[in-house]
Amino acid sequence: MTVGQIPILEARGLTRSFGSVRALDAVDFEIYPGEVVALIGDNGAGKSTLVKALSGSLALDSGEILFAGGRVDLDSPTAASQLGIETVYQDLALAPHLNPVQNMFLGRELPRKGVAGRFGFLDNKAMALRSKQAFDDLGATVRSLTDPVGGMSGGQRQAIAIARAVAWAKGVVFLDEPTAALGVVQTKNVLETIRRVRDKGVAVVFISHSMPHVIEVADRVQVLRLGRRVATYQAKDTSMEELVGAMTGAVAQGAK
Ligand SMILES: Nc1ncnc2c1ncn2[C@@H]1O[C@H](COP(=O)(O)OP(=O)(O)OP(=O)(O)O)[C@@H](O)[C@H]1O
Repeated sequence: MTVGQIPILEARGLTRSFGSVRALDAVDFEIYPGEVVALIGDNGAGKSTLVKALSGSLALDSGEILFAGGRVDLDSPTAASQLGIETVYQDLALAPHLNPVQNMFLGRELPRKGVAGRFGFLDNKAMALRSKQAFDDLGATVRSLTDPVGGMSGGQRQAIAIARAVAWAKGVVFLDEPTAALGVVQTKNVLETIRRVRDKGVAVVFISHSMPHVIEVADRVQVLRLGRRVATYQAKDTSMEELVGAMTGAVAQGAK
């Protein structure tokens, strides 16, 4: 439970409009260390907009964001990364022509020690070892560390993208519909990965339209509707009917 703990990430009154559409309307959000929170809502409810705002990819009209209790300006994805916040979007943002190791360290390459490093030589061995460790930690079976990821299956690429995010995220990982395009086995693997990430003490926020996955893996569920957070539930105390009711407005607003 979360009593007495400070949220690793908290949002207060986030508001953002696009023209006449109020995508976020004074939304509050919080997630605690080592917690899995599912963000659900119908199409257009504001889920992606909230994730973008909390990962430094979108400017807000108003509201404040706190990281580990201190107010922060997430004015760029780099600012979020520096705090240990990483995001896996649906397009995964992997470079298809690069291999899993190169993707893992893209933009964060390890230089070789000594003079060679100063001349731009990279420590490929160390990067391969650390990548393998990261994949093993999450139970991800990556077919090859040397083939381009563009030729790998959707599930493999998803596993690589999640492992990369988790390797750099010390605080929070956002996963935007991580199981949307996956088969049964791959979905099971991703849900298991989410649990493993949580067990490492990292907080996980995932957007999902799949209520069974939400109930299976989340600790808490936050429901957005028309740009507002309309309910928060402990996953173990709720049901698919209740979640769908909150998403569609069929049940009274409220938070547990
Ligand atoms: N860049 C943008 N320009 C204009 N309108 C936008 C933009 N981004 C989001 N919106 C609008 O804001 C609202 C919330 O969109 P958002 O993508 O956050 O919803 P969502 O809950 O993630 O939906 P979905 O489940 O369909 O992905 C929608 O009405 C959407 O059309």
